[in-house]
Amino acid sequence: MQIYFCGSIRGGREDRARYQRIIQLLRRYGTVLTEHVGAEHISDQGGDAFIGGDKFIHDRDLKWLNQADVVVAEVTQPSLGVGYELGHAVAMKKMVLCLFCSTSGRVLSAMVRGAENGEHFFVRDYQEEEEIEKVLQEYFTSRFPSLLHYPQVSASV
Ligand SMILES: O=c1[nH]c(=O)n([C@H]2C[C@H](O)[C@@H](COP(=O)(O)O)O2)cc1CO
Repeated sequence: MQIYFCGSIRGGREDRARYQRIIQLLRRYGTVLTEHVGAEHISDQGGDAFIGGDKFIHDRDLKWLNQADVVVAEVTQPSLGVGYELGHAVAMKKMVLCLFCSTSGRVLSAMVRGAENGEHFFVRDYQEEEEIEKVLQEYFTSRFPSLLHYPQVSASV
């Protein structure tokens, strides 16, 4: 399973360590194509691929998005790039899971929360970071039951 993880970079890096922990949890279910989103050395200046610049980043990420089986986005910290990726993911009819911290004091955009359709696009609120593991487990095992054949997934249920 190929997983595209979205999280804020130039929108602000306040939740970077949380992204890294989510990426770690996602590795149980497949390959995370965008591991750099959690990387400590990437600041809010972004630019994880200096040689090719922004055009390279954009085109590479859209290629990965197209390749992905599922998109998981941490949407608490607002980010234009994440919103753009989500719009493309919907247009590509990808399975999408958005995670939002309801105790953050923020209110999620209606264009994300309102995209929930019970089929392809889901938004899950969590209060404490510790809940994310269970949210991911419920999502992946209910939407992709064949993953239960993998020992690292069945062992966690
Ligand atoms: O350097 C980058 N590398 C990169 O992969 N992205 C992608 C992945 C993230 O999910 C998303 C973050 O967008 P933004 O930088 O607008 O917050 O865009 C964004 C940047 C910087 O905009």
